[in-house]
Amino acid sequence: MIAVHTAQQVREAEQAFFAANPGVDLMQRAADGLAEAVENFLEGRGPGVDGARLLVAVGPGNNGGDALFAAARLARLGCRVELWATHGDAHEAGLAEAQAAGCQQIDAGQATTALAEADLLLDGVLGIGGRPGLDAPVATLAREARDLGIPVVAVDLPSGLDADSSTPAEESFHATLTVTFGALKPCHVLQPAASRCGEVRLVDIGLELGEPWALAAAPGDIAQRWPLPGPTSDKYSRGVVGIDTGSVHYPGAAVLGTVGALHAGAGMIRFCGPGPADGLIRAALPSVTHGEGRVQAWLVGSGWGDEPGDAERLAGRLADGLPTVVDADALRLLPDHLPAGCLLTPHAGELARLLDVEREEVTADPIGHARAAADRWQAVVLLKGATQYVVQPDGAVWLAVPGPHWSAQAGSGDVLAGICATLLAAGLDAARAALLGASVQAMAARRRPGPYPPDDIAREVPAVVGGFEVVR
Ligand SMILES: NC(=O)C1=CN([C@@H]2O[C@H](COP(=O)(O)OP(=O)(O)OC[C@H]3O[C@@H](n4cnc5c(N)ncnc54)[C@H](O)[C@@H]3O)[C@@H](O)[C@H]2O)[C@@H](O)CC1
Ligand SMILES: Nc1ncnc2c1ncn2[C@@H]1O[C@H](COP(=O)(O)OP(=O)(O)O)[C@@H](O)[C@H]1O
Ligand SMILES: [K+]
Repeated sequence: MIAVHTAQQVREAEQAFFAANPGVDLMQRAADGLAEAVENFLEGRGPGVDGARLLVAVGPGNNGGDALFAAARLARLGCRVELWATHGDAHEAGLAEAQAAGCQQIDAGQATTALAEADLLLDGVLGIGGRPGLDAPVATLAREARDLGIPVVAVDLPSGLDADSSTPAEESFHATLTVTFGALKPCHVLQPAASRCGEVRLVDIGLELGEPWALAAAPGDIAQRWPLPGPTSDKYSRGVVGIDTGSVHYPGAAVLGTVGALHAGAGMIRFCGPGPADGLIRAALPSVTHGEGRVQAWLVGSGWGDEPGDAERLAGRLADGLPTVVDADALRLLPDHLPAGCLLTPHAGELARLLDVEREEVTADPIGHARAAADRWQAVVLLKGATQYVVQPDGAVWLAVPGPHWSAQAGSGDVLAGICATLLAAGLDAARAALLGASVQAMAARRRPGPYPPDDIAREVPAVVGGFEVVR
């Protein structure tokens, strides 16, 4: 799992570092890592370092300092470097060093001309001290770089973003590569802000960071944690999933959830939903059994619509006291108390309705709202979207492996709920079931980029899970 820390946590670690190591200049470590990353970038994608033309946009703070010391190193390696101090002031020692290395200082007007000839724009305008958004001349440069297709390497984060937020300001740089120091910050991993960062490279500058703000999963984390069958496994020990989903109007949701549960490796599925879906599932999925019986976890809510008796339908399933995936329409009917180990799977609109707030409030502070719901219902919340947040009642946050944006389609959530129900039935706690379920669906979708229907993506899940056995 990759640790993510807030700007404040990084600042505190920096202060602790300075107190313990008074003689060490962290900016030089950052500049070393940055210069090396730019060198690799130029070697890998461009003209190489010698003779490469760099435009360096330098802000008033330490982010500009990092950029200036890195620019000096790159100039000494043969780059032709032009510097634009975007706010007049620039880090004094850094500027002196860059000028001594042969970097040329230019003004705003000259920056536009320099940009057109540049192999790369180094964005050292603002870092973790930046307020979101850009002043007009800098915003113009950022826009021109996009229009001209000039690659941007961002120092720490693309200027204009708020380090701690998922929501990007309207104006910011769009980086091809972001070189960050000490720790990943929220903007590097949370969509849509993360899409402004490009590839993110972390430079270790020796900071000792405490408890992370969140942990982000990588594919290898999912491979290590996925429950695999062994020699003593049978269908019951692998987990029996009870599915009570679908309705007269929405039978497809029940089929999709059942397809998801089956392809994630359920030991057995008992489908207990109403008529039309029951018939479809009998025809399409012969291994699914029908009717009541012992199960280890329930899946409810997908495709229920809004029918009289839904509250009783939910109460009946929760009365078993089993871990339950509560999805979609059942989220509107939540009682005050849920059995231990439940998983709620709202998207932003459903979470807003659950908390009686506007959808925009949830998208502005997804984690705050997911935490509020997790605390109120003492259940794990999987907040779905381009970033999938797994939030526990104690406030801990995990981020699932991200998937392609093609997944934003009706039915993906139904499949996901089915996958999570299989993992709950296999005995995983709700947080692990959510993290693994959301991640494996994303990994399956990555294998098949393009607009495939959600059931086709579910059919890729076995190949992903099969690969976990090889890894382990
Ligand atoms: N904290 C750390 O551990 C380290 C920080 N380093 C660098 O230092 C950076 C943080 O430096 P600073 O705290 O000086 O902050 P920044 O360099 O991000 O910017 C602060 C300055 O910009 C001004 N400013 C903020 N938002 C603005 C806006 N929207 N438009 C115009 N001006 C704006 C502020 O008034 C302040 O003068 C990091 O991002 C990183 O690049 C590295 O040198 C290594 C270690
Ligand atoms: N922009 C996006 N990029 C990647 N995945 C997304 C994006 N938007 C939504 N998703 C994923 O697609 C699925 C959609 O779920 P949901 O909205 O509940 O669909 P439905 O209820 O119609 O099945 C979720 O797994 C969600 O995380
Ligand atoms: K920057």
